[in-house]
Amino acid sequence: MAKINEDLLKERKKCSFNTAELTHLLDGGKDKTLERHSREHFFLDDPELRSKIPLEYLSHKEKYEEAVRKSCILFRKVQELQEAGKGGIENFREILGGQLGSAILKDGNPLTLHYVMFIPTITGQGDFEQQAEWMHKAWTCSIIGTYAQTELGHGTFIRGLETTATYDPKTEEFVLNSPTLTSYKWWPGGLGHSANFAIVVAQLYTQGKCHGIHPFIVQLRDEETHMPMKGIKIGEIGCKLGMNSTNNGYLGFENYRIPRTNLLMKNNKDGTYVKSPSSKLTYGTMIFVRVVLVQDCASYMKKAVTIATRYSAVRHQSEMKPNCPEPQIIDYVTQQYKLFPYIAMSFAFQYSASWLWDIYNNVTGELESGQLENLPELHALACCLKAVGTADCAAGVETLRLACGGHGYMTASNLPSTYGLATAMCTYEGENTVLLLQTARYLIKIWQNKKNIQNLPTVRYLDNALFNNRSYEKSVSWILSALQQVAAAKIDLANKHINDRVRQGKAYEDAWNETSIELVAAADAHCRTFLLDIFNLTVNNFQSISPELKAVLTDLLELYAVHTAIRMTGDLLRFTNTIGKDVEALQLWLEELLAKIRPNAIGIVDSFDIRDEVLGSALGAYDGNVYERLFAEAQKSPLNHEPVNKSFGLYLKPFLKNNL
Ligand SMILES: CCCCCCCC/C=C\CCCCCCCCCCCC(=O)SCCNC(=O)CCNC(=O)[C@H](O)C(C)(C)COP(=O)(O)OP(=O)(O)OC[C@H]1O[C@@H](n2cnc3c(N)ncnc32)[C@H](O)[C@@H]1OP(=O)(O)O
Ligand SMILES: Cc1cc2nc3c(=O)[nH]c(=O)nc-3n(C[C@H](O)[C@H](O)[C@H](O)COP(=O)(O)OP(=O)(O)OC[C@H]3O[C@@H](n4cnc5c(N)ncnc54)[C@H](O)[C@@H]3O)c2cc1C
Repeated sequence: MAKINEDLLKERKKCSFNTAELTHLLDGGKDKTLERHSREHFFLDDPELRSKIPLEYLSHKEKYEEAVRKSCILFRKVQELQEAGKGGIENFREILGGQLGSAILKDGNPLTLHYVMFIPTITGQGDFEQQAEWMHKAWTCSIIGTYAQTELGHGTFIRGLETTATYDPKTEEFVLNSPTLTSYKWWPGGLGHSANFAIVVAQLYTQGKCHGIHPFIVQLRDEETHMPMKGIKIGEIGCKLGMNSTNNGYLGFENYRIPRTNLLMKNNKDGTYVKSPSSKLTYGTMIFVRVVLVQDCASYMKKAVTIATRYSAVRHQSEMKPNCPEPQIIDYVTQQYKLFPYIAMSFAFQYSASWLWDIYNNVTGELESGQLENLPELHALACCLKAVGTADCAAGVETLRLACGGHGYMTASNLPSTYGLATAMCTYEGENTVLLLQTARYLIKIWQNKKNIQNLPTVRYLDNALFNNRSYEKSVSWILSALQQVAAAKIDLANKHINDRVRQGKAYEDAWNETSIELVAAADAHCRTFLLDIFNLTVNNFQSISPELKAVLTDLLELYAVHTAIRMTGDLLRFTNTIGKDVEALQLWLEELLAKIRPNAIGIVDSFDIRDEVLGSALGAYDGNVYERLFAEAQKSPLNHEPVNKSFGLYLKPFLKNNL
């Protein structure tokens, strides 16, 4: 084993709690940690899943080919796990999501959509016969599918999609067409050259009448030759900010026929067209992905904060006091302010993701038996957590990258590509502003009619939050009640402004649009109360953990609360009893917490227990040999494989001669 950096050794000695205890707590028990280790060993120690050349030095085409090679091995291994009865959701989460997935396929997996959206859509939208027909093929990967909804012209407004599926009663087929350029499907992952099937979302026409968007199973390519089927125009959309291995594609149809039975029918029981009980049931897969993405936010944040915190303990720079050694940069309070809130935020997102997952499972269970009443609350919560989680995650990864100075800019830090993955989440599966407006729509409805509010756990605080007159106390409970008051006041004000505008004669939709900045802010504030509430409940509910660990978790909870409150200072002053002196007290409390967390910072990120292969970073490895690793990474540049590059003879030499 490599020698461990002296600074990190000292940091690890300072830690006041047992890091293994926290690892087990985060994993959900020691047995779960062991399961995770064995899963990591199974995937990460497979030499076939390593790349010979760093991804960055490959061409676009080579990157894709390498990604397909690895994805196939990865999926074969997933199948092995399933056959061994180890096909649980944790496997899929880690293999497709922020930890193992992004370690093995740093720039995205071209086959992810198969498990994340194709299979869930067949399960969620297909009737019994359709599941019998397709699920075996999909589970065994005899076919590979994607989810083709977004078009060149429309991503957000899915009722405006233009692809048509027109029923032909003579042949009992649907005829798919892309009537315009803007109706071309655009974006689906793996669509370019990987998938041979897709869920295609199209406007359903029967007898000249449009019945709105519906999902269809469509074969795109020949199962043997992989050539596009006749009537299918397909390709890849080109280079992006990140995720350049995901093979996002375009797709057009020219009188392409599919059997009638390829219309997913779970919500349309009859063979003839019958309107489903709620058109929003078609949107179920999107809720599922939004829910799982919140967990991914926690994963990416843990990864980035581990890299930046370890690096900050190893890096020395400047003079704090004259004639003293250069301090570790982690001793600068401004640096702590860049790091520690994101450590705390990782916990907040992990705990909320776990609550959201449970709520999701309860509500989908209810939907199976035709109960729809809790769907709006789930939808509103999933939308705001996805939006706030991904936005904070992307901003956090970028802050953490900047916290690593110049070396954070190197791809060898793995922070740029982590940012590429994180910022994509802000757009896909519902653009964040649009999702916050969905939550706001729900909140305004609840505000206008509070009749059943006590039965709605995520919004019941709104019943009396407006009238909280608590004076400042140095407690999480005070911050929570203040944030709840802010959220309630923002919803109230936005509601008032909509009503005022309507009274002035504006159409409700115009009034809504004119008030939408406030509506987004109200949904954001509501979401932050949920995140803090759940973090607080979770830490308070831990019964059998050591007092040392409880103290650390309490510090992190308080830091999360104070950091959130300080970010919302203006709102606190505007909507609660908070006065200037209280803000000063909050600031002092923040500084006190940074100092308290400082000796445990390395211990906490070590407890995340992220293997070096997952961190993939010269700056963040467990041994802290940052400079040796950066140097070794530089040697991998193809430019360093020869002392003189041919461009010297071709361009530089003649140029230098001309200048003589
Ligand atoms: C199978 C094995 C297990 C697999 C496990 C896998 C685990 C994986 C774990 C981790 C992996 C993570 C890796 C992820 C990698 C992902 C790769 C990329 C994936 C990206 C894919 C995509 O982007 S797909 C495309 C997504 N597109 C969108 O999200 C579009 C956004 N737009 C919309 O959602 C909607 O159109 C809209 C909400 C914006 C508006 O719709 P509409 O105009 O029709 O509605 P209204 O505004 O008029 O509202 C009407 C009414 O309906 C309510 N409503 C809206 N949406 C929903 C919903 N989804 N559910 C319930 N209700 C909804 C709305 O609130 C209104 O209600 P009212 O009562 O009328 O007010
Ligand atoms: C990496 C990546 C992978 C993707 N994978 C898939 C996939 O596998 N399958 C798939 O079908 N799609 C996929 N998508 C598409 C994705 O779902 C859409 O890009 C997303 O839903 C946003 O839609 P849009 O691009 O049309 O943005 P737009 O809706 O055009 O957004 C542009 C701007 O308009 C604003 N805006 C739009 N509507 C409103 C409104 N009603 N109120 C206020 N502001 C509004 C937005 O806030 C935003 O600022 C992917 C996208 C990316 C980036």
